[in-house]
Amino acid sequence: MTTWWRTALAELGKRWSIVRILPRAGTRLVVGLAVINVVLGALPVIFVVATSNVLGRVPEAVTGGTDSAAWRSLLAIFAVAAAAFVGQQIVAPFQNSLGELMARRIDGQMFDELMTAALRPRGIAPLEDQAALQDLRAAVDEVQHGFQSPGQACAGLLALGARYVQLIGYATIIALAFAWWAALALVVVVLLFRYGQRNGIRHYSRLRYALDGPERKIDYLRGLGIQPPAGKEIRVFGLAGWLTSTLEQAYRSWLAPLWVARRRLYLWPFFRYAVVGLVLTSMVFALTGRAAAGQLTLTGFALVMQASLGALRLSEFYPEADNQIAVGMTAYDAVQRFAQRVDTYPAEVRDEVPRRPSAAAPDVVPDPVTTIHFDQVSFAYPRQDRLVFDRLDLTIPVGRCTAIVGLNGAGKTTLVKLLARLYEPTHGAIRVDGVDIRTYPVSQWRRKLGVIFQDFARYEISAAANIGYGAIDAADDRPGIEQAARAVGMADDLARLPRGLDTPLTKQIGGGTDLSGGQWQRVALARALFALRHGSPVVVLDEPTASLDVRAEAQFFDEFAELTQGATTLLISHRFSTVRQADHVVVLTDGKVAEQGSHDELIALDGQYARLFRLQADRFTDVTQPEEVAR
Ligand SMILES: Nc1ncnc2c1ncn2[C@@H]1O[C@H](COP(=O)(O)OP(=O)(O)OP(=O)(O)O)[C@@H](O)[C@H]1O
Repeated sequence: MTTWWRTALAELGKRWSIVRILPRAGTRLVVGLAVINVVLGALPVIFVVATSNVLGRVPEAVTGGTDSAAWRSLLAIFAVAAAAFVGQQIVAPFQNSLGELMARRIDGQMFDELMTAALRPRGIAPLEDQAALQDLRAAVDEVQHGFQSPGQACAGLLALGARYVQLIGYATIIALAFAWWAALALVVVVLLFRYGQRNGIRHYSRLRYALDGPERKIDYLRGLGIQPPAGKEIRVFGLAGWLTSTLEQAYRSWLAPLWVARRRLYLWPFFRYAVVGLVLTSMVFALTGRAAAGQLTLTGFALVMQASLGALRLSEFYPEADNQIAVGMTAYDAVQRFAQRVDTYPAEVRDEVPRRPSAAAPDVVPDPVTTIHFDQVSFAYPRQDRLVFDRLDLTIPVGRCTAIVGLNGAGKTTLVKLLARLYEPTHGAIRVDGVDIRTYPVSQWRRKLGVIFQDFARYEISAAANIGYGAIDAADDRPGIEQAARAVGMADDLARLPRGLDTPLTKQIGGGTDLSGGQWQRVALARALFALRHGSPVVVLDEPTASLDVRAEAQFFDEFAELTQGATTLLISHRFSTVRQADHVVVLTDGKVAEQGSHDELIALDGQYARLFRLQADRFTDVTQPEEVAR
């Protein structure tokens, strides 16, 4: 099959995809808008017919006088022309607003589809995959802003209907009033223009998508200039000059290929098609002029001229709709690709139905009784060769506090992601009292966990909800929320806010406020404690005290020990003042457990833990002795 045919078939496929999403706007709206577009296509044709007739009847009406039948017929046909003109002005706004409504309805559903796809995976892999994120961002940008979105593509497709009705109308006028070959020639010229431009638009929209990386860089750099955190550093480090020149460079490297493409895709084809079009049009006009001398009446001449000019002007309008369709469908493709990627992601946690490796496995996840065991667990991130864990064998004692220590990149956060089943091990299993956690439905297992990640969420909602989201079913347990806030030393800070616990924690909302980094961390810790109170016996805190001052850290551990009594807690920290609070310490190195034991045992072992501990403590030796710091 030739490339030409393949392109044509692909194009038809695209049109078909749009037709398939049209019903999402609702049958009545689609039919209504289609009718409006047909009417809007027909009215200019009626106008041309009526005004040409007005022109043709003027001589006879003038001769006959205002009482003559010719004058009355002139007025009648003039009324038709006026009605066609006024009709266009009345109907056109409906086309716009209904088109907008259609776009919003379809884009709204598209966004829901995108959200569903983003939330569907049980694991987090697609949201950490660069390619999937590119599709997600491209789709979200277009769908959210609704400028050239799938919904606009649908409205654009229906708007094309108006253009075709017009073109057919003009061609029919020319064929009836003059000659079929002139009608055919004009149709060919218009479609030729359209074909040339549409191809260019399609390629251009693909190129824009391919240049997503450089465009993101520009967005990122522009964002730096207006965001407070970077804004501070830009001023302190004098980075303003660097920012403007980098932004300029980024613009240039993004625009250079676009300029080349624009010339290649728009300018040269435009000249080519313009020359062919002009030659053909001139021939039609020349032949029409010749024939008109003997054959055409004044009405016929006006009909042919107006219809020809009207048809030629259409080639200006087609690109509008074509552009909407091309870019809008690129966004639709991105939505589809993202949804497919989510479904086909390798080693994904998709399984909500429990797998049963052992007939003895209970139906409901029991509270862990003795151990959580990483049994020969190996793991590499999808599409990565490097193993983060290589047959990791680690036992976390239930009902006690375990700290995980290791250098940056040792795999501490990855360990938590595996425990929370955001990823699945590529080999081995995580067992609770001997049972593989994959035996249970993901959601049931997760209900046993209260996890606060290093990059915990800062919800732009009330302080109470920020804590209550640790156990959404119990989010209205006000005393529980207050107790959690007290436990992390935030009760007074939150009470002082304008609306106390009901104050939105964002300045984006009127009456809202923002918190300091340490205060935010304490709110996140309160969330984990609230989860614990409501039946999550395993609490995992990734760098829980990184932003806490010494007093807050000490206070936190006083309360924490009491509140988490009997619970299984996992602390990941680089702070040895935090780590030594744990009953059991595990040192991770190169994907394996290098050392484990109590703080005192590991100090006595004088291995990696002791070295790291001394390194941190040495920084205080001018003030006091390491042992004192540690205590
Ligand atoms: N989503 C991801 N995709 C690919 N590789 C990843 C991903 N997340 C982490 N890694 C890699 O996995 C390794 C372990 O990362 P992890 O975040 O678990 O380390 P960590 O011990 O928590 O580090 P830190 O102390 O800096 O927080 C690192 O080499 C990191 O680059």
